[in-house]
Amino acid sequence: MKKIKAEVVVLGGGTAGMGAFRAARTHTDDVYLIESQHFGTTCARVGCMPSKLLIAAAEAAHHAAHTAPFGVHIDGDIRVNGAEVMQRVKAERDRFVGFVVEDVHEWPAERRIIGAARFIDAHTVQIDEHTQIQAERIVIATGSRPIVLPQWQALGDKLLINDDVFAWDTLPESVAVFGPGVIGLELGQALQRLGVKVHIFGIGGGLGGISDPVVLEEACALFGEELNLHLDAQTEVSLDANGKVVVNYRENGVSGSISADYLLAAIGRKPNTDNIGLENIDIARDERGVPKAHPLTMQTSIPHIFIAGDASNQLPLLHEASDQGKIAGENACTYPAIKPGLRRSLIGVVFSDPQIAVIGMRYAQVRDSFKNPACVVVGEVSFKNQGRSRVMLKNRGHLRVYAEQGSGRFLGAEMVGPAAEHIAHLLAWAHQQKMTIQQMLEMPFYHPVIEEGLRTALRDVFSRLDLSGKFSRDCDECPGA
Ligand SMILES: Cc1cc2nc3c(=O)[nH]c(=O)nc-3n(C[C@H](O)[C@H](O)[C@H](O)COP(=O)(O)OP(=O)(O)OC[C@H]3O[C@@H](n4cnc5c(N)ncnc54)[C@H](O)[C@@H]3O)c2cc1C
Ligand SMILES: NC(=O)c1ccc[n+]([C@@H]2O[C@H](COP(=O)([O-])OP(=O)(O)OC[C@H]3O[C@@H](n4cnc5c(N)ncnc54)[C@H](O)[C@@H]3O)[C@@H](O)[C@H]2O)c1
Repeated sequence: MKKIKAEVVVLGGGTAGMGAFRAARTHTDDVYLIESQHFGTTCARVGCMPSKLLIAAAEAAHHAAHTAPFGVHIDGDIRVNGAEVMQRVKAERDRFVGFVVEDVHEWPAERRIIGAARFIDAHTVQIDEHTQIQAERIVIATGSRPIVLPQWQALGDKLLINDDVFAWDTLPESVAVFGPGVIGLELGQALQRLGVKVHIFGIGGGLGGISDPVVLEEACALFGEELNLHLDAQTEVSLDANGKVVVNYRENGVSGSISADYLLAAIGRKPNTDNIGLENIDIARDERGVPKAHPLTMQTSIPHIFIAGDASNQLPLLHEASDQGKIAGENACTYPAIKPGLRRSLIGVVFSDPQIAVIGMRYAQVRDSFKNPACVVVGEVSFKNQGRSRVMLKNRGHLRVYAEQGSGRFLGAEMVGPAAEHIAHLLAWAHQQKMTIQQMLEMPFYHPVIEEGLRTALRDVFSRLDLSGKFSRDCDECPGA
């Protein structure tokens, strides 16, 4: 066993780990990066990028099939060639992965070690059976993996996770997607639009991570027009004699059965912290067994151990992994003189069509944070008659904006609708700047644009605000009033 002493060691070579390693190297050369499988990151290899590539192909097919209302007719069949779709997805994906790997190769080879790392004690990690590193400070950035129910194991190679989809050489005929969250909706809709027969199964009635009941109802109606959604179903899964996955389900008192080539597991992800020897260190953990960490410093209860990215069980999003990695890497180097890092306002986008977005405080957080519902004002807009959206036949969806009564401070928003990825950015920037609804309405709006829909929602909130000072006088339950 090779034994090494180091200032800092980073466990996990994904986005957060690379961010931590890069930040650490601005302070010291005595840092190691450990990766158990491949460099290239989940985002580029099997996450953000290949999923968006598949969605881009699906959008092309969908647009081609929906030109007639504009008076534009494509005569003949619209043919999706599954092999060509997957060829482009994989070729472009490999290009993105290549850039990441190029970055990694610029770092000294002896500082990158391949193998699964686990704690032996609070200062020592062992990599497979070949190396032990005794480090002054440690960053955990081991990412997450899909949750797979034990009863699905009997499906053998008919059980898929997102990684498997992006290894396909062509498209299958049918898929049963379990989990109508972000991954299930993005991949399920894309596959359906590419001609794959898709059924999506959920529990509890949720869809795309939406917490606002009005937005959720609209989203269920919109996506229900196109997708076979079973959002609150009891299910039983088995394999039939032909090797097909059979899903027997019961929903709203009605029973049904479908068969599919594969079951795609998309019921959430589990931080990779259950297999890194945490039992050997006395670290405070949350209800999922994940080390607790301060969200501004990423420091755990063991002061010289930091955590970042999906492993931290905070916000499993790419930009968060990147920010957290940088903070953890910096603080691991400057410890004990650690500093709070920049954490930004929440922005989450689901790349479905229409897109879904959550910004700042979600509806559920607003509801839980304000004891008195009168302290919150909600404004909204339906995109049904929104000018530019209608011009483009994108006039579907709903936006709800939350503000604090009395102060008019913008709290957050949820939406399903056109250009949500762009509207979400405007709103997230306004949220981070702690703007009021009045200040947001003072910003320029061009004509005719989809953002005019946002202005309608902001005007709606504004019309409901009481700026007379009554709330700051009479309501001590409104925190900022
Ligand atoms: C299908 C899909 C689509 C997504 N789309 C988006 C999107 O559009 N936008 C967005 O913001 N986010 C998206 N995400 C989420 C985003 O990809 C993740 O939040 C982000 O990649 C997490 O980065 P990370 O560094 O924490 O983890 P990773 O990039 O997974 O890195 C963790 C690394 O640690 C390694 N590792 C694990 N255990 C050990 C160990 N014991 N020792 C050493 N190394 C170990 C792993 O092999 C891995 O390389 C998507 C995710 C998926 C799955
Ligand atoms: N566009 C993006 O930013 C993007 C895209 C993909 C993934 N991600 C990240 O990856 C994370 C994980 O995505 P995900 O879709 O796996 O998780 P998720 O938490 O978004 O959704 C999981 C869904 O599965 C449902 N579910 C739970 N148990 C179930 C069961 N037994 N049967 C059927 N349904 C069940 C849940 O109710 C929920 O609707 C997301 O939270 C997100 O942060 C982001």
